[in-house]
Amino acid sequence: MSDRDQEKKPLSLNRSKLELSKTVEAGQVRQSFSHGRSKSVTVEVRKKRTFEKNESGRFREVKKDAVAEQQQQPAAPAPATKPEPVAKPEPVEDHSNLTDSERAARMAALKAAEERRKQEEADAAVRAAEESKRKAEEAERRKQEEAEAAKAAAAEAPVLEKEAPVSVEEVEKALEASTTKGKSKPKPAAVAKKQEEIIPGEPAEPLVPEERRRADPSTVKPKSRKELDEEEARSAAARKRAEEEALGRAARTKGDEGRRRGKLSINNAMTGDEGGRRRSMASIKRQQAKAKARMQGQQKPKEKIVRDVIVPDVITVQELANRMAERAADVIKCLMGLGVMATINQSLDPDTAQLVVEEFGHKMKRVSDADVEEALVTADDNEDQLIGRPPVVTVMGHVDHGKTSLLDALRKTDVVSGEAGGITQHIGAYQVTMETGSKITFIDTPGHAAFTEMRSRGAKVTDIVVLVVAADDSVMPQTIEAISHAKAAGVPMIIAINKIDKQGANPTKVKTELLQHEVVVEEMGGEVQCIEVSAKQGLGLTELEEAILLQAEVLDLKANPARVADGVVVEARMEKGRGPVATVLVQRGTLKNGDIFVTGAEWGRVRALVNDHGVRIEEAIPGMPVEVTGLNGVPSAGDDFVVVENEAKAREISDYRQRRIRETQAAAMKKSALENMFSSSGEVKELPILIKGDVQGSVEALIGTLQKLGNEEVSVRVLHSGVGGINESDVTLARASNALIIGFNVRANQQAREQSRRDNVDIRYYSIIYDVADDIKKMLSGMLSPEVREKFLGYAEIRDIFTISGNKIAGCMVTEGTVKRGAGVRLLRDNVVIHSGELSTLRRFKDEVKEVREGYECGMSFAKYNDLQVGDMIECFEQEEIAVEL
Ligand SMILES: Nc1nc2c(ncn2[C@@H]2O[C@H](COP(=O)(O)OP(=O)(O)OP(=O)(O)O)[C@@H](O)[C@H]2O)c(=O)[nH]1
Repeated sequence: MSDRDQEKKPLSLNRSKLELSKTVEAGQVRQSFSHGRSKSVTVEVRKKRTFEKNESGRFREVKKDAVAEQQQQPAAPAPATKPEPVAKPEPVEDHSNLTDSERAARMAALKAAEERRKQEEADAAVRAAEESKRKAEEAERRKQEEAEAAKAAAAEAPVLEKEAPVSVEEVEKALEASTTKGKSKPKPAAVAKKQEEIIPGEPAEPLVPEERRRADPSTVKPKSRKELDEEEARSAAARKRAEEEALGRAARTKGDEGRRRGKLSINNAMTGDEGGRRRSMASIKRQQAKAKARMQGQQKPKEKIVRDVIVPDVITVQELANRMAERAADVIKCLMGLGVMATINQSLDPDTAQLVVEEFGHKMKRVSDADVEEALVTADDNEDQLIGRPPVVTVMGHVDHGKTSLLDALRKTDVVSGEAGGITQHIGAYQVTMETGSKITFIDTPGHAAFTEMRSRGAKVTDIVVLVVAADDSVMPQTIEAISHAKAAGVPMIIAINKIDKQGANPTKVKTELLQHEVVVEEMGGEVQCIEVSAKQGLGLTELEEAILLQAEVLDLKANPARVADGVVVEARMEKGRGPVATVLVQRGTLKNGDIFVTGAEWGRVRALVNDHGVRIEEAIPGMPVEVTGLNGVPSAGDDFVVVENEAKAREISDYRQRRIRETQAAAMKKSALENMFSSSGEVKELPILIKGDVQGSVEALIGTLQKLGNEEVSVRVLHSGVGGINESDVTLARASNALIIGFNVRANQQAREQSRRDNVDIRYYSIIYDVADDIKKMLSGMLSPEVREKFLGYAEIRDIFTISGNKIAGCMVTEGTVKRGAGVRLLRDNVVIHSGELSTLRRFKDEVKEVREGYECGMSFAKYNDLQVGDMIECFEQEEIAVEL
């Protein structure tokens, strides 16, 4: 089909040819989303707005209908005075084979040419000729238009006549009609808009026929390559100008856009840069939050918060940083500034920690690790809250004198056990209720070993000691030991002379022999009660109990049951099916089921309370022995048992104690037994000693010699003395009292040796009394603070200063005495001490020397000190410790 044939058809039918730049106006584009997703979407231009300049020079929107109307106007007979250019009759040209961009380029090129022409017209000489020519052309065109209009009216046909000249308005009208059916076709309004974009500020007017003619490729004469390039360049320049103008317009609404930029909308999220990954929604939200915070001024630099930093005895860098709420890296940096190279897990001493804390501007509150135990210390009870409690009794005595028999006999005197119907349980302690209703608690483990073992743990469980002496055997070594143990603990004794039923029983002999050991019974004018009993026959048991109660009355044993409980562990074991079980003797308060407690290095919650009759009870009052389950571990006999407010506290104390045990064990490995002894001797410098000798005479001689040693500051305290080898009981007593054992011509038995090694008890053997006295004297001297004296060595004057690899070396002249390497030095400037430290270098010429005497020159440098000046004096001195002798 030829072009002519096409032109015959109505434009509305010629859709395919009239479609312009379909790919731009309508089509599909690929959108990318976050996480690499993409999607094809159809883009359509549905509406375009057109603006034109009105008479007042302002822009106003041109409605599509108005444009069509305006375009139709020339078709009607135009008034004679109308100045509008009239389209020159032109054959209808086919533009459909041009892409939109080509058309735009061409129009831009044409416009540029028009502008150029206008500039040429500006030339005054040519303008007149041009003007007249144009007028003639216009007149000609008008004539033709009028003729065409008349022809069209006569034909009354909406379609274009074959080869009939068609006005531009008619063409555009036809285009308009056709594009209403095909949306992708460019509309006149769109054309006008494009014109406006190219020449901003000018009203969008239809192209004049001349321009149309030039734009039409069929009417434009073929251009050379150079011309085309030039046109292209011009059109590019025009496009750029149009863009700049558009930007200028955009700038007017910049504020709005700036606000909208951060706004999240579906469009924002869906559109954007093609290709590449998008920002996630979360990222956009974060950005918005930040922008909002900035606007609200929340990003202001934070004010420094000064904290009260609690620093214990030892703290790691990390922990210190946490407590200050600072970064650990900053703390390490600060430490480097202080000359301490530390890692994050390194422990700091409180002094260094204080420097760091102050460096960061915080306040330091120093606490001791032991402060965690403060929770266990409770205020003393008021006198009116106290009520009487049963006495706690321990039975001691020599082997086979009948301790166990007596304890069993006393247990049988309990009036409640029969009534309760319970089975007697050996839980380490039991309580006897007398007919009078009075109660006595007995520790079920006889012998002084257990007693002292508990005492060595700091537990004061026993109120009264019942010393059992067999009437037929009288005072024996363990009887004497028991007396020593009771005296060392400061616990009153009651003598129970047992086996009086036996043939040959001689109680008087017992009483007399006891006198030798400073135990004076009442019959002999003393204060110690003495009861004659027979465990086997149950004689004198009530009298013994009454004596105990009398003693308790003297002691005025009272406790407050209305408070949180504490007590002492009497016995503890691991029991199958029950776990750790401890027999606790409640000393104060009332222990209840569910109470949380700490005992030794263990903690727990009371699961069940069982009394000595095997009966489950709900609570235990002071003086009552009770079996407790619900512990986390097995404590030791003599450990304290304290109810605490909560589990966290219990854990904290338990952790602290376990740590302390580990540390003590580690420290004990390093320290000698003797050092341990001195260190814990406290303010009262007393050297506790146990003496064991081969004969009584030598033991007494030793005691007399040693007690004469000492002065008002230090003294010897003989805890126990006896004849015979050193046994486990001696070691136990020495350990409990942190004492030294002296064996005079005797040795320790195997068990005692092992125990002494295990318990770190020092045993010393002698055979000459003078040696004992000499050694003890030295020990006592060691307990006195050594005297530190300073010895002046000499003076040196700094005459010159040299700097060698950053260190200052003072060129000196020794003006008095001698100067020694390794000695202490003071730097004096104008007789004022400005530094005190040590010499790091002492040289004569290039050689290191030990000392330099008066009148000689030398080079000296200070350890870790460089502020030396010519004229300074160096004072050299030595410090010596002089042990104070008795
Ligand atoms: N005749 C008589 N014998 C007694 C009396 N008390 C205890 N015995 C006997 O003395 C012996 C030792 O008694 P225990 O009760 O085992 O003595 P102990 O002090 O507990 O002994 P150890 O547990 O070895 O320290 C036993 O055979 C008892 O029968 C008593 O009052 N009269």
